[in-house]
Amino acid sequence: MSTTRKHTALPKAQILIEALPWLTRHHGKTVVIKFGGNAMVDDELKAAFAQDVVFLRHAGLRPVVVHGGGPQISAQLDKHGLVSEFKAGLRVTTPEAMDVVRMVLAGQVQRELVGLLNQHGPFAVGMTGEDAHTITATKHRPRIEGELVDIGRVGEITRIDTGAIEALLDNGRIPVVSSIARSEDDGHVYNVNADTAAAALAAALGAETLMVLTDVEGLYEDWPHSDEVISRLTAGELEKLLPELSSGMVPKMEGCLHAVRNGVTTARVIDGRVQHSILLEIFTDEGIGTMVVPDAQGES
Ligand SMILES: Nc1ncnc2c1ncn2[C@@H]1O[C@H](COP(=O)(O)OP(=O)(O)O)[C@@H](O)[C@H]1O
Ligand SMILES: CC(=O)N[C@@H](CCC(=O)OP(=O)(O)O)C(=O)O
Repeated sequence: MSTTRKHTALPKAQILIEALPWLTRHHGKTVVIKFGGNAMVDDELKAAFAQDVVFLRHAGLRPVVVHGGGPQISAQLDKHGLVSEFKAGLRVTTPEAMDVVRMVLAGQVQRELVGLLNQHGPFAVGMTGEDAHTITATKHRPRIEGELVDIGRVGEITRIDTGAIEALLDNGRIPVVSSIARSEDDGHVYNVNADTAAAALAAALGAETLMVLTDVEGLYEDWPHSDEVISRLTAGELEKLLPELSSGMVPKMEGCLHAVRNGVTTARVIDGRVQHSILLEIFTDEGIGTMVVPDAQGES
């Protein structure tokens, strides 16, 4: 009897032991996890996401969650008879749409994630970028085909104040941040793409890792014609690729570039539809998805 128990226990112990070098390496490090609206596919996945994040916290990392909610916003706008239009990968946000964006992100998606995380203990605290001046923005005017375009209440981040997030982390909490910014100059609130917000926070926090969970395996080399995932690329290689990217991948990969060019050690885009993808990525050698690393010294 005891012999059998010993044998069956071994593989489980081995899994734990394999995690040891990763536990040592990541201990005390900040990791910013962006949970995309498209990756929030079902309740099981969302529950597994919450387990993973709480696991990181217990393993001695400092996780910060930044969530999206693009599809959820579009569904709610639709119910209000408002159309969803995107330009340069960003939602054209009228003042009426902004009310819906804020309601869905801060009142619905963030509340759900906070609730799921807090099933495991008193950890998650929800906030938006407006709180404690965490994210300040000015009106963003993207350039499309050479022309400056007005896309409404979309913010370009001008400043990050990490004070509130750091205080929560120091207190053992898990901040859950909605990508809404306070205005620097006109008293409005602004809609910020969640990838952009996550990347800016990762850089300002001096995070070790930015992890972006989405609904594809990673960055495809020749999307939509092939599903060959680029597993690793340097900042310089990514910079050259950026003009060829489209739709949702633009803010995601621009964010990864910004993060690694501003002190973050690695930025990863991984498949949020795979259960426990965060744990696999952080604690095993099986790197999944796309990893962006800073340029080697002397390279740009
Ligand atoms: N090169 C590419 N590789 C992978 N996905 C791409 C690429 N270019 C565009 N996409 C699109 O980007 C989408 C992910 O971005 P987005 O819809 O904004 O997701 P999220 O809600 O996770 O932020 C993918 O589902 C895919 O349709
Ligand atoms: C300006 C802008 O486009 N904001 C996004 C904010 C939410 C988001 O980024 O959600 P995902 O990560 O799920 O795409 C939007 O309104 O859809």
